[in-house]
Amino acid sequence: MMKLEISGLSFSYGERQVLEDISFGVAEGEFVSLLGPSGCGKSTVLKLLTGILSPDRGRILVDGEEIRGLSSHFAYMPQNDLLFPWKTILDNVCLYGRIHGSLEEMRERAREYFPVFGLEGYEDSYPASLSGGMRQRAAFLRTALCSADILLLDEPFGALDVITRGEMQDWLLAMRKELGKTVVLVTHDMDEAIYLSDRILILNPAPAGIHGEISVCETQRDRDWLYGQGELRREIHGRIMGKERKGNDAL
Ligand SMILES: Nc1ncnc2c1ncn2[C@@H]1O[C@H](COP(=O)(O)OP(=O)(O)OP(=O)(O)O)[C@@H](O)[C@H]1O
Repeated sequence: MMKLEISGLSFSYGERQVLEDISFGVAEGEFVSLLGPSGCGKSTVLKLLTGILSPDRGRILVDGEEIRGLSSHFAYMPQNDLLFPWKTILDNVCLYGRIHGSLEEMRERAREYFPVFGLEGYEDSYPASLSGGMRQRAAFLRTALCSADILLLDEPFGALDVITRGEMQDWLLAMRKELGKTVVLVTHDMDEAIYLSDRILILNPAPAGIHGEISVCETQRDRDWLYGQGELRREIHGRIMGKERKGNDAL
């Protein structure tokens, strides 16, 4: 059974249909990216999963059970870190502790993760004194610590400069096992999708449907491996441009 199953999802903003009959599954612990051109409806898919929006048609199942509205299965991380400037980093990270469990337990657990997330010594600092990458890592720690089993990452590094973004991608790749969560990442960065994902789902322009699917099976990834993925890049680009080949090709 798939951890997450989406079937026949359609959605319109008023008269404007954005998603048409979207269906895909994500296995337990799998990292899946939704890749597509700007405005095709990637973020809308995540908003439907979080329950911020309700689908016109279709079903969302987690562990075989249908989800309607807000669900504790999902933790959502948007592009901007959304840290409260008046709260310390530790208090920001523990924000969901108030929602999902005891705050004291959460603070203790969070402190243990500060070194892993490169935030040691910044527990009592305020967001303004951290770099952009550190703030994103704090937001990521907050998302990862909540009890949700599926992380929904909406362009989490999109607001960062290219060097910090690369560092954060390296860091997320290294953290994947440690997190042990199922992840759905929204991105329009092809290299980010190739570098981080087990599977890439390609969305076509609105009304978006799944236009193609590519598995990335390499387990030993680094930047040199990524730089050598020209053929895969061409394949994805071809599919985005509509020159798709039939089937699901594994790398
Ligand atoms: N609240 C809204 N009301 C009306 N239209 C909206 C609303 N939110 C998004 N849209 C439109 O729906 C389409 C899909 O938006 P969405 O944000 O899901 O796309 P996206 O693929 O995530 O884009 P990007 O990569 O630029 O973030 C866009 O054309 C957008 O303008």
